[in-house]
Amino acid sequence: MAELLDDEEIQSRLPEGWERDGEEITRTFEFDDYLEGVDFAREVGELAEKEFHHPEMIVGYEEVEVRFTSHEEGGITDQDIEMAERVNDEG
Ligand SMILES: C[C@H](O)[C@H](O)[C@H]1CNC2=NC(N)=NC(=O)C2=N1
Repeated sequence: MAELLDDEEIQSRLPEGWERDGEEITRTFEFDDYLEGVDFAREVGELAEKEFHHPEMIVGYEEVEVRFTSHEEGGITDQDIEMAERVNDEG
């Protein structure tokens, strides 16, 4: 089980474009068209399956909101931060 990060650690380690929302970190990615967002969500899903750490995603028109939290630990851990960094590389 990953360790829960404290408020200071979370704030200092948020990857570019991500923000904290309670016990989650979130970023909304913008796209030129709807299906580009759908493809992005698929790529994130494949990464999540590989790492076995899954975000919630809302696929909107030309945007995808991605949210990470560590359900088993009940908060934000290293895994969430590391996955957000990896998702930034996909975006
Ligand atoms: C049983 C539990 O759902 C699994 O161990 C994995 C699956 N993917 C997961 N994803 C996320 N975000 N948090 C988890 O705690 C988690 N647990």
